[in-house]
Amino acid sequence: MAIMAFLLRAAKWQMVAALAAGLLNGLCSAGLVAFVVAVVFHKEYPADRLILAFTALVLLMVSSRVCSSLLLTRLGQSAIFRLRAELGHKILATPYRRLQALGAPRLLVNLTDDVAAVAESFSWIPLLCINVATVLGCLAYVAWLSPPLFAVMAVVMAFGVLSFRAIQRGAIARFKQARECDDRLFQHFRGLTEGVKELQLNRDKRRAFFADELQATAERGQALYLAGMTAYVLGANWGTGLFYLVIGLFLFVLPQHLPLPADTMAGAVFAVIYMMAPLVTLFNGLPILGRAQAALGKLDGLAGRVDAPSPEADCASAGVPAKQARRLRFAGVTHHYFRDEAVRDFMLGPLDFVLEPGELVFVVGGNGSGKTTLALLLIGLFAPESGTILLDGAPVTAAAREDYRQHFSAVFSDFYLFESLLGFGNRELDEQARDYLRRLQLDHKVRIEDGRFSTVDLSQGQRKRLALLAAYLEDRPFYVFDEWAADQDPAFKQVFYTEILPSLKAKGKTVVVITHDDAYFHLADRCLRLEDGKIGAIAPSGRPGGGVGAAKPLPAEEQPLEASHAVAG
Ligand SMILES: Nc1ncnc2c1ncn2[C@@H]1O[C@H](COP(=O)(O)OP(=O)(O)OP(=O)(O)O)[C@@H](O)[C@H]1O
Repeated sequence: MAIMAFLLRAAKWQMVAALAAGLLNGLCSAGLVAFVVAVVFHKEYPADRLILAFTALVLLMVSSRVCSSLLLTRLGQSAIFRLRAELGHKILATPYRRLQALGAPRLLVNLTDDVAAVAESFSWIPLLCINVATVLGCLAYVAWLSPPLFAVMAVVMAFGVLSFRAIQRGAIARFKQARECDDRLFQHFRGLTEGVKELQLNRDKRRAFFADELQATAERGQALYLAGMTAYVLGANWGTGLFYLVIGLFLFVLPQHLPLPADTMAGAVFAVIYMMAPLVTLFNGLPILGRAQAALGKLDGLAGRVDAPSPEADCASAGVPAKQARRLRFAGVTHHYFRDEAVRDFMLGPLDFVLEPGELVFVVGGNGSGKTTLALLLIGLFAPESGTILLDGAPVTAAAREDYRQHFSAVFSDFYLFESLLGFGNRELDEQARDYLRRLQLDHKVRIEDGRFSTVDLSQGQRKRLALLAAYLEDRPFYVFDEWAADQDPAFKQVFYTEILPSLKAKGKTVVVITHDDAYFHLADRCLRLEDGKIGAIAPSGRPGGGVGAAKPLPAEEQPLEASHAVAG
């Protein structure tokens, strides 16, 4: 029912038309039963009229079936399209911190398995509607033939429906538990694909992972799914079995108490037999609906945790930032990660600092000191829990955060490289990109055509250079690099610190670089050192915490490259 309600919400009138066509088809089916009984028992009707009526009935039956099927198929497909699009929009509109807490495996299983389960049920719904209509038509025919026969049938059917619903409830509960297992299974699949190197390396780890994690979860899911299916099979056969009971009652019990004409009795038995095939189809399809109902419940649950997209979010005019950086200030900004009781919560801040336009600032500190969290706050992907971020003196409110983010270009340490340069739309893009490819020493590896890289199957360092290229082309006022140079060879590290960063600064950009490369700290205008979530020291033009530090001599292999390698503005 949840699925039907979903379709009704999606396109009410299309759904009503499809149901009406399905109902007409069911009535025609029942009409065909009545027609056959009339032809067999009433020879007095003229043959030509019978042939005409038969032809009209069959044409109506076929055309209403086609109409209902096509309408419902179209409706199901557009509902699935909308479901996918809505989910995608909502995920993109949800604060990053909440998505992080939901986790990639759970989102993936929602986007793939759940949507597929709902889609499967949609493809089955035309059959369901037509078969329900056929059953209803046959019931109406029996009621018209003989109300007492119908009453007997109705009592048996009511008993059948009630007992089937009790069985079905148990089955749906099992499907829901099996669906929970799918979430965990996806997490394990992630371990399988992303941790394959570690697993192939160590036999004991591989065995333990396979037996205790993947196989155990898969087996539990399988057992729950089988329990749900078993309940459905038993329920379905119990339901169809009751119809044989009805036929037995019609043939052997009722005639002793209720004398009925032969054509009435034959018509009723014929109608019951005619209903059996649609009923079996219905019972077979119900598990698909049951699974879809569990999946829809999960998608509804997700919808409660992700946000509806706001109309401003994609507004073309909103948030086109100036190319030049402005003054940015953190005033008492904090962020918290909540953990379980066993581990201390991590608290970043309160942070107070200013980024002047065109400044090159390095953020340094040990692992887990809060550098990436600071970067996520800076670029507006995390909202401050307390305190304020001010851009040119204006506080960045929740409503302004989407626009605020448009001031930043970033390459994250766990960056994702898209195969195309997205969101540019300028004609000279390929030319500019080719120029940067050359300067980033990637032109012998990658070509760019219509804003698309010929390949992204490159080394991690090379992929990071492509990510840098995309960020460079964005030409935004603020740049944030999270350990960008970590995967680069010494020569290119040198290019990054001594040519790329200064060229961005020369263009008036404010550049924040998270780094552990202490050989280059002297190149920063300032270094912010983080220690356990607090700013330990701010050192102008030199070593963090050490005042103006002397420039450390560079190792021979890190001497500057030719100027032609520089990424110029
Ligand atoms: N999603 C999260 N949930 C809970 N705690 C988190 C989460 N992300 C980070 N933390 C914790 O917050 C602290 C700061 O993490 P952060 O990634 O900002 O540090 P970092 O300085 O960038 O570290 P690294 O140099 O290792 O990248 C760490 O102690 C980390 O365990």
